[in-house]
Amino acid sequence: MFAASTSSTGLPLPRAGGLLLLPTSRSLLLPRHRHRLRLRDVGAAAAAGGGVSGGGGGAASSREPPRTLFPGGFKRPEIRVPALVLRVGADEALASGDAVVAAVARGVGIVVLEAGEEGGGRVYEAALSLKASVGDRAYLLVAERVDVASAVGASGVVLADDGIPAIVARSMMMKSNSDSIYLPLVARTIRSADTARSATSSEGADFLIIDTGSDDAINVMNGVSGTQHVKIPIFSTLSDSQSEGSYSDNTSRLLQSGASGIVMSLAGIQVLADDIIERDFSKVDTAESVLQANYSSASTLEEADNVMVLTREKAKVAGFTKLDEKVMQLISIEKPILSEAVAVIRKAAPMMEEVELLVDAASRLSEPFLLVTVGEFNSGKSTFINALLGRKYLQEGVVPTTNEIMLLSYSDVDSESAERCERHPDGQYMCYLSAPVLKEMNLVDTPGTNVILQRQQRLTEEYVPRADLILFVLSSDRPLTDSEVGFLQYVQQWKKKVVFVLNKLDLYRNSNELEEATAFIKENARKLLNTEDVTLFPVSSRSALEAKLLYSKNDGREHHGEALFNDPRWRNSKFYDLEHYLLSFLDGSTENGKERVRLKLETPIGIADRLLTSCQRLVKLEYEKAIDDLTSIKDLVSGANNYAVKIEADSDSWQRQISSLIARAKGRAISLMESTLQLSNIDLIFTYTLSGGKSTPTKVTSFFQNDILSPSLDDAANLLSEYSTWLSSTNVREANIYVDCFHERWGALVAQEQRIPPEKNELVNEEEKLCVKALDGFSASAAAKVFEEEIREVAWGTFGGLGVAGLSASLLTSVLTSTLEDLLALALCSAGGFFAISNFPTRRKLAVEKIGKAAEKLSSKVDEAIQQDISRSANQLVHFVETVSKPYQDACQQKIDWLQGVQGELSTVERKLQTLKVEIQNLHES
Ligand SMILES: Nc1nc2c(ncn2[C@@H]2O[C@H](COP(=O)(O)OP(=O)(O)OP(=O)(O)O)[C@@H](O)[C@H]2O)c(=O)[nH]1
Repeated sequence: MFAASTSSTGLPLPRAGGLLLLPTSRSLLLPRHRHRLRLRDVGAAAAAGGGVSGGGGGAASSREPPRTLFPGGFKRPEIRVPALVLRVGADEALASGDAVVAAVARGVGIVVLEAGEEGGGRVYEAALSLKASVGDRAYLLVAERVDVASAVGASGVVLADDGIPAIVARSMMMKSNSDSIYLPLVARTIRSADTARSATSSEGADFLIIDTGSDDAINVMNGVSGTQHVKIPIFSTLSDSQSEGSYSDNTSRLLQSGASGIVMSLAGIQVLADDIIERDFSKVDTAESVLQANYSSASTLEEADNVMVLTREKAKVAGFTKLDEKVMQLISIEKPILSEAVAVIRKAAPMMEEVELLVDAASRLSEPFLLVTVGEFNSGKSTFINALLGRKYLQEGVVPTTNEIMLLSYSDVDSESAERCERHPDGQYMCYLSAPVLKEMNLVDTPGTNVILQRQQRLTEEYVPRADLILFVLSSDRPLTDSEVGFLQYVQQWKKKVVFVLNKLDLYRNSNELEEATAFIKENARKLLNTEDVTLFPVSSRSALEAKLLYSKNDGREHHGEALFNDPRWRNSKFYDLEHYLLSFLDGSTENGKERVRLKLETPIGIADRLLTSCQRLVKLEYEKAIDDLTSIKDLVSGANNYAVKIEADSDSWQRQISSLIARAKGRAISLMESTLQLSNIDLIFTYTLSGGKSTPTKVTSFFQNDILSPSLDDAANLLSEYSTWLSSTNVREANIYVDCFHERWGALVAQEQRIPPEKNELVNEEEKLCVKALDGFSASAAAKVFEEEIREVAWGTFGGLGVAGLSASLLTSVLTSTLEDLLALALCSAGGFFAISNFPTRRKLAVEKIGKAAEKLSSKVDEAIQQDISRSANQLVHFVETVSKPYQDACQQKIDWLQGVQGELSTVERKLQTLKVEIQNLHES
């Protein structure tokens, strides 16, 4: 913990100090709750950038699978302070119409839904409605009801002072929304300074809400201010029934007393004038907040960077000074390439949140060297930093002391009073100290990798890629533990230069032990970091610090060089070598000083490299997918051609039914013809012969018409109409399957309006049912007439010229029963007629054949019509599918072309970075 300077300003932070978004955190600030692409989404993401899965010690390794490039995965939402918080009840939320939206538009950053006495259903309804109207423009928190907050996807919960532990609420919400990379916000209401202190335990609430009257709130604020125990922002509730003036006074009073936000009712916010909101909640009155505001509004990397540099200059923050011309030149070459890289990464993977790291690193090119110390808790990181700075700035202890990340940078004013430490709501402390070494080097102290809190793990991990040099502090009593190995693997993915510090050297009893430990660490580090060049310094930070403190002047800044040097504690601490090594980094004339420049210039390139590699994997996967998609779409379209075959097979049974119907009718007609044309029916035959075609239809004809043809024709017509309906509905169903399939599989590619399918009526045009029409020309009465004519033909052709009128029909019929006998009888009756009559069976056969042919003709006409219907339906379907698929095919093709373009851009920028890297490597050799 920050020990010396906190008291100078005191915590919690005063309003002006509560500016949250210093550049460091801003660069990592993400839009609220946007679902962002995580590299896990890239499919092979576990392998992205060399495999994320190996990284992360302690807590990280127990959380699977990795969610981003960072094993810690989760990100803390940022809260802007001073925050204006709206508190609404369920009824009010449901009845408020657009009032809540208006309040958010006026500056409300957090909306708290009070559950009150309402039932769960009502609260859920209200939460849903608030979520819909607030969207991502403000955080929605639900009081008490973790279940409701989870169900509606709220940003978090507000717990009562006697409610469930914050960690339980947070993990309940995380379980129910396992896809989110944002940690849920957990606030707790408090009523006294005591509860404030107990509510701010390490993994406790994100902020506190004092829920008492305004005066009491100020008392509570006073009770907690100036103490180190309350490390999180405190918001104060402003009760209702106040006039505009008193609202205005009270918000100011509360903010001045240290509150980081004000909680108000809807009515209260409505009374609050715009200028008060502007004055109290949008104030940007410090160099850093100006910087923040300007930086946020900058649209390009250069613009943002210029803002950074200009504003920092104004704020007189130390910079990366004494750059020679060549370095300046390289920086000016590097920045546009990095800008290009950022643009192409954003283009290739718009949701890849890690690009912010690159933006940040690029903007810090001209900043002091960033040295990040990592290691397990109790390894002596804080002691090492204190020893380096020559003063006990950081708290040390055998129990974990550094729960938060500390960024130490140089304070422009050369006096202790200017030293200060500000806490950001994302958990990190920004400390401004007057130690000279910080002029050109920023130091970061991180929590122990093995006891790191979930909320800080991601932040610590984000420092790794941004670091110019990583100082890995190992403790002599447990060198290279599992968690250290895990963290080193993560560090290796960013290809960072690591310097090992084997601390607590004094614990070794002899040089053998030290040598053994050194050899062990070096050997493993070589393997883990895939390098021959392992730098390791065995030191005793505690002895070094003690010695330095002993010889430092009261102001803690100067040491009696020689006296210190001769002190055995100092000498035995071997700290000098390490210090010398690090300080040589600050001296541009030394090899290390040159390396510092190289490392600094390479930091953003390293990040860009990794992000570009991930992007390339992502784009390649997308490209392959787009190619697959296009092939699948084309396969589907050509598969539609098989529809004709399929439908033909399916319509087989229909065809068989219709054919057998016609065949049955034909059979019956033929039997009727045969039975009619028997000489035993001589009376009937004579009727035909004699009537000469002028008589009215006989019983046979009407039987043929009414009993055989008409019913068969009706049945056939019904069957064909059913068939036809089946065919069109099958067609429509098939078409729908295609439409649904395209929509389901590739809906995301094509906008709704481009997707409107062609008119499905085309597929069911009733008028064009050929098979139904096939029967149109076939009338039962006409066919019966032909039938009758045929009989008459046969009869007349046989008997017409024989003059058989006198023949006794009755005689013949009574005596003769068979055809053979008929012939014999006729031969007897009329010797001259034998020849004619002998032709009777042939004529009869011809007549029967005619019926058969007529039936077959009808049958094949129907078959033909069915075939035509099938092929027309199939063609229509193919055409339909082609039309429906067109926008999807076009979109796929466009995507393929676009992705090819992006692949080209990624390669180009990567090549430029490689060339630059070579130039940087050669910087000092040339
Ligand atoms: N014997 C010995 N003890 C040391 C040395 N350096 C630090 N310590 C002790 O180790 C303990 C932990 O030191 P810190 O500096 O707080 O360790 P840290 O890594 O910063 O711990 P966290 O902040 O909790 O992560 C303290 O009791 C220190 O006094 C050393 O060189 N020798």
